[in-house]
Amino acid sequence: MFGLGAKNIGIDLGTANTLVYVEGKGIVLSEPSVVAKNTQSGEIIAVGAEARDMIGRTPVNITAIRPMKDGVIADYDTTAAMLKYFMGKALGGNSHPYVMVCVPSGVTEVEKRAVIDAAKVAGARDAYVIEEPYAAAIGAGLPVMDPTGSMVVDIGGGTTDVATISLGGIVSSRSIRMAGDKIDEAITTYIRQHYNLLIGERTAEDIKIQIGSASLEEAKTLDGMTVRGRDLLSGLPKTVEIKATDIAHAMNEVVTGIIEAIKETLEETSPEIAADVIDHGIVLTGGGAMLKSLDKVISDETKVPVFIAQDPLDCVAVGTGESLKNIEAMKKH
Ligand SMILES: Nc1ncnc2c1ncn2[C@@H]1O[C@H](COP(=O)(O)OP(=O)(O)OP(=O)(O)O)[C@@H](O)[C@H]1O
Repeated sequence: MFGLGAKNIGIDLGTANTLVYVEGKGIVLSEPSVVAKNTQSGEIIAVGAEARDMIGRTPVNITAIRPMKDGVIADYDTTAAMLKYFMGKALGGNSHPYVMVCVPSGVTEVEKRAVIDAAKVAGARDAYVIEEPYAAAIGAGLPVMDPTGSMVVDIGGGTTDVATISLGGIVSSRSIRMAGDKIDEAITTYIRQHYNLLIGERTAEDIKIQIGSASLEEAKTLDGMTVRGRDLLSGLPKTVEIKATDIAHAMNEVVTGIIEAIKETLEETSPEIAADVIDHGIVLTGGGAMLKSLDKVISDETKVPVFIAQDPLDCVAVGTGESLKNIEAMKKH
């Protein structure tokens, strides 16, 4: 049934990062979801970390693309090429594995189909999808099969997926297109409007990671940061000192949006599951889980304890990989 030596693999095909989990080995690859192409010939010049370093720095004949947007495929051919490259790098050679790929909860059938087809074009013998928050919950070690409710919030680059899970299934969920990328955009807009400074997306992300806090109170205690960009008025390079409180203000709308999605999901749950969530807390996964004070702010707003998963960036990939155990059952459907 399987090719000689072919292994099943799980892929966390993320807006910001793609991770590949090989059965029996664990995570073997983690790279930014970026592809650099020649604009005239369409030839691929670099994929992953090397392509990411080119964002905002490419000459006219090269473009660095992020083919995933808001958790779904925005550029089909480039996504398939990127997957092919990552699968080849992870498996080394010409194998045709069965592939499990995660998708945000609430994507359309067309969006799901596009992911399956792209994996097949990239060389998968067949491909299956798993919902991201379910994979995140498995990867975070939550008791997903037990008759007890768990709540997971996966904050990635493109989407925040909120779900309550019990007895091996999602009970209620929300997926909003508000996560790390929207925070970066909000920071870029704020600095343009308040400092007349144009900054690149890598700089905005650096600012978020270094001095971004979900809590204005905490931001008051943090140092500012020296930021370089281009002056909007003179067009010349400029350096400014940005305060952490400014960044907290800039991010506030996105943070509020994430909290609203969590509250709405909690409001939809049965009293039993709500009680379980109060007992066990909410678990945060995804890169956004590492945003300073986000756990505390969510806990203050929901009155529920909040925990950050161990290795939050890896949870979805680990859960997707673990779910490969069910691939035989999925093949029958
Ligand atoms: N220390 C940090 N503080 C705040 N945000 C962070 C930190 N580290 C990474 N991030 C953000 O996490 C996001 C990437 O997370 P992750 O890799 O989980 O997303 P993804 O799986 O690619 O996206 P999606 O699930 O939406 O498709 C980026 O927006 C990145 O800027």
